[in-house]
Amino acid sequence: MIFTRFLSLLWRHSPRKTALIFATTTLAGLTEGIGLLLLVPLLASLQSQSADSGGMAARVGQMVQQFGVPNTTKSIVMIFVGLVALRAIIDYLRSVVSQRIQLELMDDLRSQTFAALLGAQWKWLLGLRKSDHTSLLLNDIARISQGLSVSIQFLVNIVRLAIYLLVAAALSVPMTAVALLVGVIAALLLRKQHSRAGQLGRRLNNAHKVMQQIIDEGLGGIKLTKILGNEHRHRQVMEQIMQNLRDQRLAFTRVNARAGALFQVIIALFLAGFLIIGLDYLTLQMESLLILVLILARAAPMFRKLQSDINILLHAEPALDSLSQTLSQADQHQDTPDQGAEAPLALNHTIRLKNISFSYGHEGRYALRDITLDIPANKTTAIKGASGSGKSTLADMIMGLLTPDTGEITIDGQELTSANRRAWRQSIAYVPQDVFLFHDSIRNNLLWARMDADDDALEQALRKAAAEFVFDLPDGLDTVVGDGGIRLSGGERQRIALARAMLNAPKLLILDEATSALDLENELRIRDSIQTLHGDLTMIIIGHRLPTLENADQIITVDAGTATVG
Ligand SMILES: Nc1ncnc2c1ncn2[C@@H]1O[C@H](COP(=O)(O)OP(=O)(O)OP(=O)(O)O)[C@@H](O)[C@H]1O
Repeated sequence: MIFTRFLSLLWRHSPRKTALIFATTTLAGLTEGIGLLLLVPLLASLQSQSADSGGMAARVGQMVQQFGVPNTTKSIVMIFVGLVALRAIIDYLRSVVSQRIQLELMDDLRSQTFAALLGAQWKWLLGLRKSDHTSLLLNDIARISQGLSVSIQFLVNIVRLAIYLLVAAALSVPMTAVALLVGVIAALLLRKQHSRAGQLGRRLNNAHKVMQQIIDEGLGGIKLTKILGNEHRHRQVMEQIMQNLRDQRLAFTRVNARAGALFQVIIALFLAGFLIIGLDYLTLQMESLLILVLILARAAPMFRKLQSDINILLHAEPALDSLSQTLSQADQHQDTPDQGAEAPLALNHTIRLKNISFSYGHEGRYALRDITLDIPANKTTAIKGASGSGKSTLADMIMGLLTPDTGEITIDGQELTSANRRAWRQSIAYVPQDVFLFHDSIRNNLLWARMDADDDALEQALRKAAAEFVFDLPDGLDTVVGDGGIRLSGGERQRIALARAMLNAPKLLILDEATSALDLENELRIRDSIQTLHGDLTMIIIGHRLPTLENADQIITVDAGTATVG
């Protein structure tokens, strides 16, 4: 059953709270059932009928007396009111507990997915579309949450229906059997609608992903869009996607509403038939018949609700599939497990690459092939080569972000394995060509590398990175850099990123085309400041341009995935 899939999520998250929901649901159902039964003698007494000893009213009256309560209208009314109040309290408790567990579970799923993605291997992450995961984290998990809420409601309604059935059976077994039969037939008739709801759910999943992608790409490439004057095209695509989403949602509403309309007619016909059979053929007592009709009138919309809840659950199920699929794939591609506070790996002698080959997964296409080289510690190594030759892949390999298909990397003779890869990364600072800055102040962007750095340390790092321009900004370190650092020039962004890298006192500093956006003057200043670090740490500088390379102790030339030292 589909709703058990959602409930088992709740159970795994908190068995205690799920059990509490189940207990309160059953209790609320029981109080309602007893309340309904109490109506029988109440109605009988209101009709001034003497409850004959064989009638239901008398039996319920005797039950009440067994509990030491006088069988009078007044006391039955009091119990009835008490039961309603008790049920209200139980319902309140259940609502709070189920809302709490839903919110907790949603947060848990989000952080679990987020952590799984953050902890996944770089190679696997490279093959993913970011917008799919944004859509999963935002839309799909919201739909799963709706599924959870509906499945709790589903459970509540099933328990209530079961108790209604018991009360109805106590009043008349044949009438209950007829009602059950009609229920089964109605459920069979509505089955086709369920498979349609499942299909629509899957389509909605895809429509959400496409919408997220269009938004991400449209806003990410907004500058190019403006230059090309393509705003209308993006708007059109967005409108088409929204139309598609609207159609999917309307189609789902239509499926549900059609079933609802059909159901109402069936129930009206059934109620009429029920009354006639009860009165003319089974000669039921009026009070029993009234309660039966009351139960039926309550059960029918609840039964209908169960059907539409199944539709909603089937509609939400693809989101659950998508989540489990991502989680299991991310699990299979988990990076080195976080071992807590690990000491950074020492680097005093050599980083050695021995017969390293690596492919991004394309058959026979090697990004690196049979590379053997040494990178001496506390020296500067330059890596040069044509675009696409494999320089960045080599840097990712040295940082332990990519794992070689064959060959091994050793740090001071110690092989880089999944056990020490994370510790190794702690010793490294990396400045890429496209630096990443948060939409935050320069201070916070720097502190991201070392939380405990004081203003003196920040200032020193900025000076080392030739980023003194920060001191001339009106807000200085508190200047907010804008989305991705958009309020700074490309060169300023790179210098902030370099300062951030310096702040962490790395053992290995990798600059991947990190000075490419700088003018010659600033590039020379950075080269000079890097020069002052010479001997204190190991540096790998990837680049094409002379100034950054000319002071290197060794130059590695990469060509179509092979490397020569010279
Ligand atoms: N994520 C990826 N998936 C598949 N192939 C990739 C991926 N990244 C790089 N490649 C391929 O691997 C090869 C080496 O790429 P790499 O980025 O290492 O080159 P590079 O020398 O750093 O280039 P550039 O100087 O242009 O940055 C190229 O053929 C490239 O197409």
